[in-house]
Amino acid sequence: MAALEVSGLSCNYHGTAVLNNLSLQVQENEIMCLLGASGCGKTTLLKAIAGLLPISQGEIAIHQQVMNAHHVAVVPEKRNIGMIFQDYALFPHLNVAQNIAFAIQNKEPNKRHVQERVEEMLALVNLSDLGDRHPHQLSGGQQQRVAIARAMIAKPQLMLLDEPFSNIDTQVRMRLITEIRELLKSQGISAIFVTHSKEEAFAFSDRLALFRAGHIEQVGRPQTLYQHPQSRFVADFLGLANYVPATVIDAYTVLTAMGTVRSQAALNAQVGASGQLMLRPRQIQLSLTEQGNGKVVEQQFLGTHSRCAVECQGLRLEVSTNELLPAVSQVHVSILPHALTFFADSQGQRAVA
Ligand SMILES: Nc1ncnc2c1ncn2[C@@H]1O[C@H](COP(=O)(O)OP(=O)(O)OP(=O)(O)O)[C@@H](O)[C@H]1O
Repeated sequence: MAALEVSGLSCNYHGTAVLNNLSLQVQENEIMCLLGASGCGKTTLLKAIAGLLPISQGEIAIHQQVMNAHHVAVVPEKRNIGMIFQDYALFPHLNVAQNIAFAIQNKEPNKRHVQERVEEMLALVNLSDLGDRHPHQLSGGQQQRVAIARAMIAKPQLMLLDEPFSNIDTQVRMRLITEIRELLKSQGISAIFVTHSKEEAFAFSDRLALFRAGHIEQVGRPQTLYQHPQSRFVADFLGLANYVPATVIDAYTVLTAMGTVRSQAALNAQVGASGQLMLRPRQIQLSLTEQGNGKVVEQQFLGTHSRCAVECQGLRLEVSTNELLPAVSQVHVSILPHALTFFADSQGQRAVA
């Protein structure tokens, strides 16, 4: 069963269309990331799902219950949604325990039960000792964990997270991402998470939807979008890509200036089609040899790997290497075996599986 189903959704602000016929499904216990440049409509979609924005067309259903459709608009508080924001949105005058209790104290008359639930939530987010502190006495990561506990105490069916890690310093961010991901998974909560950061999207989501100007360009597993983008827009948004002019010579092979390259999956392009072979920096291999077809022209040590620029047959290629190579090296450039990604000139889209 889908936790969320958005079908043919359009939204506008004062007559200007922001979302245009957008459809998206989030499965039970799945974390979906909405990734895209500033202003492309990610927050607008979250607001529409939360019921904070009227829709002009389409349908939104949560666990098969229609929330928005023609003549139907369920109010936000009846949608059973938890929301987490970039700025935590905690009440400054309440302590941590009171902030967490806030979401249920008006619905739950039994004070003892409220206290037990707060203690449970504090333990879940590893803040059991900090219930008496006020938000200003906590770090950004701790404040965001309070916000998560406050959202979870009401047992939401769906959690919406709007750039929740943007204010967290980079040292703590990856740890918090792992922690919150595990928490959502262990509690069986489906979530939609908005970010501009591809690193956060890769680390936090099961699937990601890449936005472009009010529509979704491609949706799928992060690895699939990274390795098999359907358009150059997706390829470039998700990381550095080299483009090598190529011509398809049979169902599995393309011809480039570096010679023929064989794909591990059948090409879905016409024989004779010309276009661009997309290669990620890790898909190119360099071996030191004086008779090599390439020359190293630039290098940068980046800690976990090194970035190396190579000139080969008139092309400049970006390659990721484990170690720095000797300066001004002659190298042999080869392409590691993989299912090739090829964008035919005629389509501007991926034509090779
Ligand atoms: N209340 C509003 N009134 C008018 N236009 C708005 C309003 N809120 C957002 N917009 C416009 O709608 C478009 C989409 O905004 P939205 O906030 O959904 O983008 P976003 O992808 O979440 O951006 P960001 O990553 O910067 O938060 C933008 O062009 C924005 O200027």
